[in-house]
Amino acid sequence: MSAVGTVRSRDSSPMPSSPSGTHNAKKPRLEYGLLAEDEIPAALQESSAAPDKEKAFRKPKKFKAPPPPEPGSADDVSWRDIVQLLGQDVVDAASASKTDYKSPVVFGDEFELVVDMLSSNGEALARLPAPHPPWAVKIPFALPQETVRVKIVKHTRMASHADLLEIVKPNDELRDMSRVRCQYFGKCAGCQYQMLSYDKQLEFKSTVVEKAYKNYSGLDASDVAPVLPTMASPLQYGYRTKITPHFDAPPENRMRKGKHVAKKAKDATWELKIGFEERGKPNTLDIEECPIATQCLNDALGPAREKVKSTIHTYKRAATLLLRDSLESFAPDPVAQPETHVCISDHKAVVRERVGAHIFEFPAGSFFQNNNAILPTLVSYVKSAIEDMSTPDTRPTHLVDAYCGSGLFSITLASAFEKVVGVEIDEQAIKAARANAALNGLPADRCAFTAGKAEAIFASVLGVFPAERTAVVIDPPRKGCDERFLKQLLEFRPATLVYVSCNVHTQARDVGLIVGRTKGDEEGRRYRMESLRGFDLFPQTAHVESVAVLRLV
Ligand SMILES: C[S@@+](CC[C@H](N)C(=O)[O-])C[C@H]1O[C@@H](n2cnc3c(N)ncnc32)[C@H](O)[C@@H]1O
Repeated sequence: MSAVGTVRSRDSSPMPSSPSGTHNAKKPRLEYGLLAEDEIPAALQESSAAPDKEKAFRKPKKFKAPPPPEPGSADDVSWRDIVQLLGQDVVDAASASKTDYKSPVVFGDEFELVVDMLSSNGEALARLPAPHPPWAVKIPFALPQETVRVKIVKHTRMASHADLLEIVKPNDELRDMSRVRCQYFGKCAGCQYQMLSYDKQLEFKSTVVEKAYKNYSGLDASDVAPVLPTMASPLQYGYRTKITPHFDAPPENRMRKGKHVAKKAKDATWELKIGFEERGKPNTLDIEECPIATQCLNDALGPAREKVKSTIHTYKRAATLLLRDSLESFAPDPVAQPETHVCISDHKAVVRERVGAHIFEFPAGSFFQNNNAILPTLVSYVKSAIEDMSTPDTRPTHLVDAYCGSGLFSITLASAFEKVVGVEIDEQAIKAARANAALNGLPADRCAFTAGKAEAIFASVLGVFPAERTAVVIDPPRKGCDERFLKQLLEFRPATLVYVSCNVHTQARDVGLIVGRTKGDEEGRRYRMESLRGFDLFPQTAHVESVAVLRLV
């Protein structure tokens, strides 16, 4: 689908045309995406309206491209989508001619475009219409095939970012604004998909998983397991058990590096805003409710905001509130006696959560999954993935839970194993994991936990856990596993791997490495991808978790 060619200028003054075919009476704001002001290519600066005499004689600084984004990061994922949209040959040609950072449009230009695709980060991508050279435009809150009017606000490599001004022709098959439950949708950076049906959201997320393995695994398509439909969250609103609204200190109080910066920061128009990031802007959006958060957190948000308002004069720096949904206490029989939810805001206080028949306590400041409603489905999926395909003779008897947090997988899966060991870098989380094992009736000689880097666990299981009867659950942070962990994992070579990830792109990279490095090995020593599936821990957002199961063949 190509972009339509209507190019409208917001300015009708009879000025000579800029290279974009539009012209701005105002000098464009000098904010060039990732680039600092003095790094903006001279060619772009020339497109500003009134040439500054003094500047015209200044020798333009040599443009230096910023370093490439971290592989698997949001910027890198977005870049791969831009390459997909424009074509590798087009990008290669632009890089060779050093025009990949030369935007053919300027800040403030307005266009009418047709959206080509949805990127994995949830923003829409369109191409600039001819006669512009190939160039992408990133548009928030727009959907494929929609005709939209946008305004250019920022540039990156081969793409400009735009604000969505108007949906000229909506895609009625996808968009239904009556589905939107949040008054801040379209401004808040938190959600991207409230206008979509839930089935469509799940479908888009399956595509993200598929694309991640195409772009990051380095595997042939035949070595990648088919992507199973994304597992739905039982709750599509009111599911988030943790929110962290933030706010700035009053300008007259602000301190930086121990010094008052109040004079510089004095701003009569300043208003206290307590909330989340505004989409595409370095601002905080004032938020009074968040429909994806649990009722308990929404009930607590009002009083928490009032408290900040009444004490704001005491703040010297920006701050973040922590609101975490917790059970007040565990009822002996939660069916007969419903449990009360309370909001915890002290990082060191204990949060209580129930996952199926298991109970967990952990410090509010430590990691725990943020969608309690889907956790029973997630852990039982991981459990049956480990057991499936196993005959009684080969069924895993030992479990290693790498990056175990406060013991979610170790404890919920322990009944299926003779021995379980978890490893985690956060000592507070390990303390909690040990206490959780005891809370759930698991003795330390059956379910043990070690504080340290994930790779440290292999020294203690090597020769103790039978590799051919061991399953390893891997659930690292967004950056994925490091080389040392993967190397030791392959030396140990457990029969089954279940890789749970909050970043499917780094998961694809790591799984590609595991499968690729063992491909030439003898029978019984090669990892094959058995299944791959997205899990929707964050409905209404573009985020997807992913579970990949690998088995030795
Ligand atoms: C996505 S969380 C998963 C936690 C747990 N599996 C759960 O579901 O609750 C990743 C965990 O890895 C831990 N972590 C980060 N880097 C680590 C490392 N190098 N070695 C061990 N644990 C690490 C973090 O503290 C965090 O608890």
